[in-house]
Amino acid sequence: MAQEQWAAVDEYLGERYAPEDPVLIAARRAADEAGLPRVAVSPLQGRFLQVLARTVQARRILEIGTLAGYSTIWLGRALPADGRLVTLEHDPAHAEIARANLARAGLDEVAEVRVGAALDTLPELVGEVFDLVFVDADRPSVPEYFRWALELTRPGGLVVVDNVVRRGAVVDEANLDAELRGVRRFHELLAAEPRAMATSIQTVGAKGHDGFTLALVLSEG
Ligand SMILES: C[S@@+](CC[C@H](N)C(=O)[O-])C[C@H]1O[C@@H](n2cnc3c(N)ncnc32)[C@H](O)[C@@H]1O
Ligand SMILES: [Mg+2]
Repeated sequence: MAQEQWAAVDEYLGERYAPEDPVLIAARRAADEAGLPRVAVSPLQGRFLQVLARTVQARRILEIGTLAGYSTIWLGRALPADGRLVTLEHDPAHAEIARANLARAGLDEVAEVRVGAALDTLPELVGEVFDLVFVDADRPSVPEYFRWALELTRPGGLVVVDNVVRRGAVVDEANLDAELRGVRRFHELLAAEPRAMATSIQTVGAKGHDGFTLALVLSEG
């Protein structure tokens, strides 16, 4: 019952102020038709990413974990015309679908999909500076992605990490699942990180019970 209600509230709010246009609907359909998992952000979460991007006046965004480019479209649309978005994806098939979706969104000049394991492609970005980094790939490597995100984000910029609660399983220390261990290691790392002021917010909605971390990168650690 709770899940049904969360989904109904998501629908009620989403259709009012985060409605999907035909491009977003087509992106979601293309992902479904290719059999991709339904793990993209919801429309309200996409709008949330846009609000954050605009809040930090993002001109350069990095995303780790593209899937079909659904969140990439929301983020790309928050950028100014001369903005830049780099999104990292391990699976070439996902990247191909994402590129088609981004082209349909008119974002192919703005958004670059880089294929490879993110831990291999992140070092290529050394020297670039981002205003916002969205971490949404495999969970075992979240601590490493967060370290990279801190290196690549300007002071005053934001690092957003998705899926950091995992239906509450994050607090079940007996559960030694690799994803959960990665997420717990990330929370420990964050707790000891002087370069960021951070919080984590639990969420419910169409995607169930989960949460995200928001980390503001400080000018001095
Ligand atoms: C949760 S999905 C991303 C969802 C997307 N951000 C959205 O909301 O529309 C995670 C993606 O990360 C990719 N991925 C998994 N391991 C990866 C790795 N080591 N490096 C880069 N991407 C990876 C998966 O193939 C998948 O497409
Ligand atoms: Mg996610």
